[in-house]
Amino acid sequence: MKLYLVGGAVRDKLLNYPALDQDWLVVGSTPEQMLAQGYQAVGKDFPVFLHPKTKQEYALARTERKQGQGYTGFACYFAEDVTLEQDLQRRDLTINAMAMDLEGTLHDPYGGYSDLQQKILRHVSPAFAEDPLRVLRVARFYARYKHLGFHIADETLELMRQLSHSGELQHLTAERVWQESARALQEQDPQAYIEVLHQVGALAALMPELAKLWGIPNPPKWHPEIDSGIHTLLVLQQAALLSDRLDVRFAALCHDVGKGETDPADWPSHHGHEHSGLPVLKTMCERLRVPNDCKELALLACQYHQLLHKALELRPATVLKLFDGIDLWRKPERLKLLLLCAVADLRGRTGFEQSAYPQQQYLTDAAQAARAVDIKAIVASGLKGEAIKHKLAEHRLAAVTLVKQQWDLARQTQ
Ligand SMILES: Nc1ccn([C@@H]2O[C@H](COP(=O)(O)OP(=O)(O)OP(=O)(O)O)[C@@H](O)[C@H]2O)c(=O)n1
Repeated sequence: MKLYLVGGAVRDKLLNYPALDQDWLVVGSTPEQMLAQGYQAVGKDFPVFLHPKTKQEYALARTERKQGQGYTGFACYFAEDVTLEQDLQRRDLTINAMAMDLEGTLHDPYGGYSDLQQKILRHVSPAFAEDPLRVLRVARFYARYKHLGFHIADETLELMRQLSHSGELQHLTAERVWQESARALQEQDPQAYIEVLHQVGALAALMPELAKLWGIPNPPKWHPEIDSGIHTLLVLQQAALLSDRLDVRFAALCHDVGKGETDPADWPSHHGHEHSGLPVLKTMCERLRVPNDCKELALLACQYHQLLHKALELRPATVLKLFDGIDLWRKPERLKLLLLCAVADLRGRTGFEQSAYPQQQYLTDAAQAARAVDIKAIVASGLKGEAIKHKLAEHRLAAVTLVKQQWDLARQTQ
C-alpha cells in the first residue's frame, strides 16, 4: 500500500498557509488490511480510518458516483485497484486535488500547482456537480484566499450558476449549509462568500431573505452606495475588521433583512424595517437551524440597530428601555457585540469607512453606570417586592441621567 498526504494539507503547505488538519490517502489497501494494522474504522459511508497513534484520518482511495438527488445518494467504490488519479479526479478543485507522497514528491495530475501559482479556483471535472455543497465550498475558499489575489475561474462560476439554478441546492441539509456558511463567515473576507453566492444564484436558493436586498434602494444621503445588498456586503466586511466572532458577523449580515419587506412605494425610506425584519429573520434562522447564540444576537441587531444609532438623542428612560430589551442585566456582553454591529452598519457605507461612532462610548458609559447601581444596598434598606424594583429603576435612571448630562456638557464645550 502507498500513503499520500492529500487535499487541504498539500494545498496549504504549498501556499505557506497554516493548515488545520492532515488528511491521508491510502492506495492499494483494503479495510481488512487497515484494521489488521491497528487503524480504527470511523467512516460510516466511506472507508475512513484513524491512525492508531496520531489519530489522523486515513481514507482508502475511492471513486464516487451520484445516485438520485442530495447528499446521501452516493455510490462509493473502493478497492485495491482504485488509483491515485481516480481518487483525485472526484475532488472539487484542482488546488484540492494534489497529493504528496512520503518522499515529498508532488502528484498533480489535474494542474493544481499551476492554478495555485496563478491563484485560480477551478473545478477538476464535471464530477464537481455530484456534491452541490461544493458551490458553497468554492465561495468559502474564495472568502479565505481573496486577500492573496485568488479568483474563481469563469467556467467554474458557470458550473456553480447551473447547479444553483438546477434546484440541487434545495436538497442540501440545513446542517451542511450552516456549517459551511459559519466557516465562511469566519474567514478573512466573509463578504466575498455572500457576494459569490449572490452572483451565481445560490443566495436566492438558500437565503432568499438576504438575496432580496439587491435592487432595493436607500436614501443616497445616508447610503451613497444606495443598494441594500451592496450595503449588506460592506457592513459584513466592516464587521470582519472589527471582530472575529461568528455571532457578530452573522448579526451584521442580517441586520437589514427588514428592508426586503418595505413597500416599494415607500422606497428609498424604510420606516419600521427593524420590526418588519424580525419574523423574516426568525424564519430564516429556523430553516437554516442557526444556533441560538447567533440567532439571538441577529434578532437584537435587527431590532435595535436604529435605536443604537440614535443613542445620543435618546432620553435616559429610553436608554434604560433599550438596556431592558437586550437584557443587559443578565447578559452584559451583548451591548458590546451589538455596538460592534452598529459601528459596522455605519462604516459599511461608501465614504463612511473611517467614521467615528461616539454612541459606542456613550452607551458603554451609560451601561456601566446603570450596572453599578448597588442592588444589595437597596434590599438592605428594608424595601420589599415591587418596591425594590421601582427603587432600582429610579437609581439606574439617575445614573444614566448623570452620564447623559456629562456627555451633553462635553459636546457643548467641544
Ligand atoms: N465536498 C467535498 C469535500 C471535500 N472534498 C475533498 O476532500 C478534501 C478534504 O476536505 P475538507 O477537509 O473538507 O477540506 P480541506 O480542503 O482540507 O479544507 P479546509 O482547510 O477548509 O479544511 C478536499 O481538499 C477535497 O479534495 C471534495 O472534493 N468535495
